[in-house]
Amino acid sequence: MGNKILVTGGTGFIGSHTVVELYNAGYTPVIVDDLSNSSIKILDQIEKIIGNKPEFHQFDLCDEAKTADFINSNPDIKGIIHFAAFKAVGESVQKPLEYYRNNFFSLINLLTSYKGKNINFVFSSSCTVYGQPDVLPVTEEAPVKKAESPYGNTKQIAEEILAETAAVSKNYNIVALRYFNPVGAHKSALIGELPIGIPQNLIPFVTQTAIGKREKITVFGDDYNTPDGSCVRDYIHVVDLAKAHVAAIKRMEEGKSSDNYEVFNIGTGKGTTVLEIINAFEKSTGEKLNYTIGPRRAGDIEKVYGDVTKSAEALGWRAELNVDDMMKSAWEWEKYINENPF
Ligand SMILES: NC(=O)c1ccc[n+]([C@@H]2O[C@H](COP(=O)([O-])OP(=O)(O)OC[C@H]3O[C@@H](n4cnc5c(N)ncnc54)[C@H](O)[C@@H]3O)[C@@H](O)[C@H]2O)c1
Ligand SMILES: O=c1ccn([C@@H]2O[C@H](COP(=O)(O)OP(=O)(O)O[C@H]3O[C@H](CO)[C@H](O)[C@H](O)[C@H]3O)[C@@H](O)[C@H]2O)c(=O)[nH]1
Repeated sequence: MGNKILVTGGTGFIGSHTVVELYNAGYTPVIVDDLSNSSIKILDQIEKIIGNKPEFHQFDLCDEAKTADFINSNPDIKGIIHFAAFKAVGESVQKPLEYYRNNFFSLINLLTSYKGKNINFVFSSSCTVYGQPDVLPVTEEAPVKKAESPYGNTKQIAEEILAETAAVSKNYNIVALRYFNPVGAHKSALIGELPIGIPQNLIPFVTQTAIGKREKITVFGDDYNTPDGSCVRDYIHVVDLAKAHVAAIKRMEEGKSSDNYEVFNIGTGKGTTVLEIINAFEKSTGEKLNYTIGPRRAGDIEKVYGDVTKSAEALGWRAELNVDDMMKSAWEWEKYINENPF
């Protein structure tokens, strides 16, 4: 097997799909996760897909000594994909310190543990750093806008920490991927997004409504300056997103980086409205969705979608799956997890 890649947060939504794609690309993924927002059962699910149970270590990356000990005793790890973080925007407003603590301590502990060593590092950032961009599609050069939440702020400051660290530590090769809206699930329907409680994001709310867990879905506003009045996002299939991480690791391994800190947009480059998502869901699954139009949600961005030229050119990566693939796979996963709850 190929190089060992540490996947922090590897039992989570994006991490689990990335573990599968790393394996498919010939790498040996090693997972660290404290299971604060995921289930140990994901390991069995991954095994069903790839035929192997990945190496797994359960601990909190905020624990400096444990993190250092793990890194020092695993010198064969050649790259890190750092997903582990808290990610709920609303919760971060209520619990800012928990968010700053978890998202920064884990990142700083990892970087500190690699002091003086060579490492390829991929960081999960977000298009949230752009706020409402002035120009669409938004490029990586667009200004970073003041964060709307402590969560968004952790991504912005983390990018600064990474850029400043890379500037003085040439042994670090760092790529920050700015994800647009990750949705969908693996085609096997064995892994997918597992929101705890009432989903805050559109697609899990759609699938939970269709299956009867929620009575109806509310479209947050239809009076925006968009083709049908509902908000526009750049939805990206989680499997395409997972593959972008593999491409980022490869770029660094092959010494192709133009700088030891690079930033890439990871989306499809295409904007889709909320109402188009609802139509696509109904059409591709044959399920009828009970929805109403409601007021705008506070803090929502009107429209955002990414310019993905840079990632296509530098990473040789492009999203291959469309909105129908996203809806179908999310629906198959919803049915699976409803029948086989963890
Ligand atoms: N899902 C999105 O919409 C989205 C969008 C942009 C960026 N991101 C970022 O991508 C990353 C992954 O997101 P996800 O949707 O897979 O989230 P997730 O919650 O499903 O996965 C994160 C995983 O990290 C683990 N974790 C959290 N803190 C930890 C710690 N201190 N030590 C060890 N493990 C820890 C959790 O248990 C979980 O399994 C996050 O950094 C998130 O902020 C997500
Ligand atoms: O029940 C719902 C849920 C969502 N929406 C709409 O669906 C769109 C997508 O909403 P999500 O909450 O799924 O995604 P956001 O784009 O609002 O937020 C996501 O993208 C942000 C960056 O813009 C942050 O990264 C954040 O972490 C991540 O969840 C928005 O227009 C929202 O108003 C509804 O109409 N009804």
